[in-house]
Amino acid sequence: MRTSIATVCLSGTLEEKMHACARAGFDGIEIFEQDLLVSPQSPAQIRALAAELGLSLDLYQPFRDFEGVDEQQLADNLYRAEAKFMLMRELGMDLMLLCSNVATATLGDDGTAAAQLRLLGDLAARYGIRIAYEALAWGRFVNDFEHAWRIVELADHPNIGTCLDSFHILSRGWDPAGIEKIPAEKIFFVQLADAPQLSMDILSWSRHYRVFPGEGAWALDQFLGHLVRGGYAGPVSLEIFNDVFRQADEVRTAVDAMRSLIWLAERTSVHLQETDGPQARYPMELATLPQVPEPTGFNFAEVKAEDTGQLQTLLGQLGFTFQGRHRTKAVQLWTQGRARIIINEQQARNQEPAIAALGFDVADPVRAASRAVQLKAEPVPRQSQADEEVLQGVYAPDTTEVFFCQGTGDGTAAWTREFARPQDSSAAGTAGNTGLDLVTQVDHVNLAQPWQHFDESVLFYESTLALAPSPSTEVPSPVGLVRSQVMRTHDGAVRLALNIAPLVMEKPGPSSESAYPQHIAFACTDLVALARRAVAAGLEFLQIPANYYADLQARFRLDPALLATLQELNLLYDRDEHGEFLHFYTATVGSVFFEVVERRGGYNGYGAPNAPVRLAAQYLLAQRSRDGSAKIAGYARNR
Ligand SMILES: O=C(O)c1ccc(O)c(O)c1
Ligand SMILES: [Mg+2]
Repeated sequence: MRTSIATVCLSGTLEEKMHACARAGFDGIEIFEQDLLVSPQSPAQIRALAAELGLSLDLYQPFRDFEGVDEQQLADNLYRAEAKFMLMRELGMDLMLLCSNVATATLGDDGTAAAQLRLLGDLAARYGIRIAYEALAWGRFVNDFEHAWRIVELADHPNIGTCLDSFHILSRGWDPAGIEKIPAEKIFFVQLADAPQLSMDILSWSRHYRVFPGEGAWALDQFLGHLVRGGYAGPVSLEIFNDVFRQADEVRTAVDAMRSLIWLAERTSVHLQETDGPQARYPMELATLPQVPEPTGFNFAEVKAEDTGQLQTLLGQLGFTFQGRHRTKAVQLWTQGRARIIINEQQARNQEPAIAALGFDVADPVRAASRAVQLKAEPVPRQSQADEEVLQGVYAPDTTEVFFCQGTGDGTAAWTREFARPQDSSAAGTAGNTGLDLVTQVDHVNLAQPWQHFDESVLFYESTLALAPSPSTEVPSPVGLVRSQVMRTHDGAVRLALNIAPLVMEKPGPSSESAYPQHIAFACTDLVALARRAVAAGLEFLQIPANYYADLQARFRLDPALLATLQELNLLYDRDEHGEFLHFYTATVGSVFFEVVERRGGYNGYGAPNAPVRLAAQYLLAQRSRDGSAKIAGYARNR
């Protein structure tokens, strides 16, 4: 598959965009006219840069409002076209996109449009240029790809073909199966865009909300499947108008874009094998990736901190056992049930406690890491001694390190042998667990996402780790809405909640690091017992207001004894048709806090109605600690 991308997808100058596209591995680009118009580079210089970077200049676009016009307008349009053809010659380009007329068309009959396209084709032929006619979803007379194709067919000119853009086809609900009826050689170009399912006018949807394939709601594997089956073998290009990508770092966006195409090629290949059988062959080659099943659980979560005291205290109060320090590294291991928390003090100078890494149990760590790297994830450099387990990992878009660990049926992990409890275990500064393990495993992890990398993160976790997105929600907080997206395995063994914090919570400065606290939630078998034990151990719970409990009672008519216990212990409660959910939150240290949950019956959620209560309570706590100048990061508004 030849890959291409429109310069409109990225931020920066035309030169910066071209460098980013080449670095991400694209074969070619579409030059968006606006990017050229504002560039100080001459067309010859752009052409030379493209050659130097090894990028083909695939498509010049857009040329607008040409067909369906009166004679005078047609003459002006041909004059305008010829100027662009001369420019394209300087650029060394031979394909121009023509959008269906949205503004100046007064004549809606296909015969007129075709005749005018034929004239354009004659003129283009003199410059060795071909025209790809695209139906915009909001075209005046032509808004349907099959209609655009009928006009191209009528024009019957070797220099006139069509351009298919998935956005214009899928946004209007046209059936893409019709693509297979168009002769492949008359499809001069293909643009792919995905989009979230929104109900708004199509033009606004198209100009602001397109996303890369796999980041939206559409089955682009089926869309591309129709093209491949129909014999198309030309470039597959991305044309994504998106307000966030236009502001984000273009180098990263280009990698995100490339990842989306690599993953799409794989999914399309799988889809075609399923529909046409493994023997089917097509002119377009689709590369595949090592297949990996879903992870079967969290292997560990790692918190990095310079000062580990508060973390140790918290874990001890929650019933965790200190398992000792690593043989060679300044790293501690704390466990309870199958939950393993690593506290990493290495390279942690001035580091407030923060979630730094997550380990996932997978069937084949080498294969999973190889897949992630083929999807352009950056490997985490790790030094390990000869006799240590080698952990393979990559950076997620939010810089969390994601490690692929060997899953075992009995829930053990080989690397824990590298930890040894010191003779005098009080050296860790905490007595730790004395009673029964009530925590069984990590239930979910909640990570803050930089606002400009949210779609990228969803694509990353889905394509590399096979986690599926649940419907996203928005949680009100005192400083704005928090968008929350759960990524999970079908059985719930791994659940990752990705949150975009309101802008006010982003830390100032060049890093997009967020002050929004992240958390690790542990599953337990008896929340009330665990909470009582934690109270006795002196745990600081997040305080829940009385108003919350009054509302609980109104909604659920709880047994008064249960309600009293919930309120006494600052526990939260939720219920759905499958079961019940009890949970509590600890105070925050650095940017980390812990949650403990008890799922009763088949409850499958996360206590969504309680999330605003949590955010408001944390806001108040952070405000108070700031007033008292205590050094607890929360997310108080920066005033
Ligand atoms: O929004 C537009 O005007 C526009 C322009 C060119 C395209 O290829 C397209 O899909 C949309
Ligand atoms: Mg388009």
